Amino acid sequence: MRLTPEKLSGEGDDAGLIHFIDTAFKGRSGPERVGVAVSGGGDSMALLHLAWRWARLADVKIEAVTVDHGLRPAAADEAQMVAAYCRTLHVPHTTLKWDGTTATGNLAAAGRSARYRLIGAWAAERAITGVLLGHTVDDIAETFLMRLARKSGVDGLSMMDVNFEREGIRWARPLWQQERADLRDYLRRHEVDWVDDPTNEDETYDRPKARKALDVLAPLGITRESLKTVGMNMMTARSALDHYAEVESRRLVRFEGGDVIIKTRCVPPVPQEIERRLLVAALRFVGGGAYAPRSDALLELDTALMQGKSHTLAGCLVTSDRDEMRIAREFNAVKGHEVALGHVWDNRWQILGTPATKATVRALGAAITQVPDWRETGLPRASLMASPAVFRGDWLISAPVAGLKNGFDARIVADYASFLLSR
Ligand SMILES: Nc1ncnc2c1ncn2[C@@H]1O[C@H](COP(=O)(O)OP(=O)(O)OP(=O)(O)O)[C@@H](O)[C@H]1O
Repeated sequence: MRLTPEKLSGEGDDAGLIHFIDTAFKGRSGPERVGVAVSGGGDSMALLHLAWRWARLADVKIEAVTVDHGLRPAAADEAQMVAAYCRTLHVPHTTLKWDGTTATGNLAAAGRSARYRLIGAWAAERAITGVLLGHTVDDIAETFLMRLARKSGVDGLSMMDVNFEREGIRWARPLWQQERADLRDYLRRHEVDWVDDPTNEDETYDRPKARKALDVLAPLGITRESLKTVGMNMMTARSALDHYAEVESRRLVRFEGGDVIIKTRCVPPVPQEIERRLLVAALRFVGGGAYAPRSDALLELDTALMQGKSHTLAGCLVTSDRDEMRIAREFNAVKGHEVALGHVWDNRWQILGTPATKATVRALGAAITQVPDWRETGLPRASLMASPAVFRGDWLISAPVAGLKNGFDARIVADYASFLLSR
């Protein structure tokens, strides 16, 4: 917090809003340079204007950024509108372009993660360590209803984090308690223009439907405010589960090579939900997936294991015996992946050793036949085939996990425990 109540009192009715910006990165001293993610819509234009007022009072540098997703013809004009308005405020502005035409699958999700990635890299280049986002209580309530429709559990119904880390920087949503309509009033009072994204009104999309549903639900007392409170209650429940999963992971989880082994028969028994969390974290830690696998995919895995079969899921090979479940990397999922020595391989392995020219790292694969002593490691052949090895062309130099060191070693740079918390 940088501003004193005296300084804020000069801002009249808007003092409260500016205070939210001032305390956005709570609990720690705020970043010295702050980014503002501005789409051109009402919420983020209000955020920009408030951040600009705050920056002048607090003597902090801000910069604005807009991502042009290239998905709507008007997107480029919107970015230009934001740029022009930033010029009037003397706030530096950058437009980042994303070529969404090559994306597959869920376009909205791909666009969102591209946005975080692009803005993260933009911020890092400028020594900006914190970025503000313009989510409002309307976004929180609409997301809640959309998740209800998808039959989400505690995690999905939890309110979005107000402060979080991603792409190596801090993000904050200082307007999470504000209503969209109030921010529109703010903009009108300060004569700031904004653009209304036509997809916000298009009821073929879920979000506009959720927006409309909120009006229908109001007579029942289901409001933005009440859904926010339920979301916060879910958040409290989620952090209790996170805590319990972390405690149980110390009792039930161990690591062998790159594999995660989870004890499945234990006294006292572990609740099914905790076991699910340990498994999902293991699948993401080993397989590198950004999200938890869907619940029906987890069910299929469970059925296969009960029938004594191994099963592949999320880039992992899962096997089990009476007491344990082993989550190993699936060789087929990594066999084409190759990096120069010195780079992180498969999102989590680092090879340590003397730099060697033209050496690359890829999965050991069939070259395991050149490692006579691999059985001494006690690790399954399939796990070792998916482990990192150093090659020069086809010549195997080192397979550290399989026991052929030749001056090299391998270590895991990812942290399993962090996957118990991130989702
Ligand atoms: N194209 C964009 N360029 C820069 N910032 C953006 C852009 N789109 C959204 N943002 C930022 O994200 C905030 C939320 O926007 P919006 O609700 O449209 O995104 P979303 O994809 O639904 O986000 P989430 O899924 O994280 O809720 C905006 O207020 C703004 O700060």
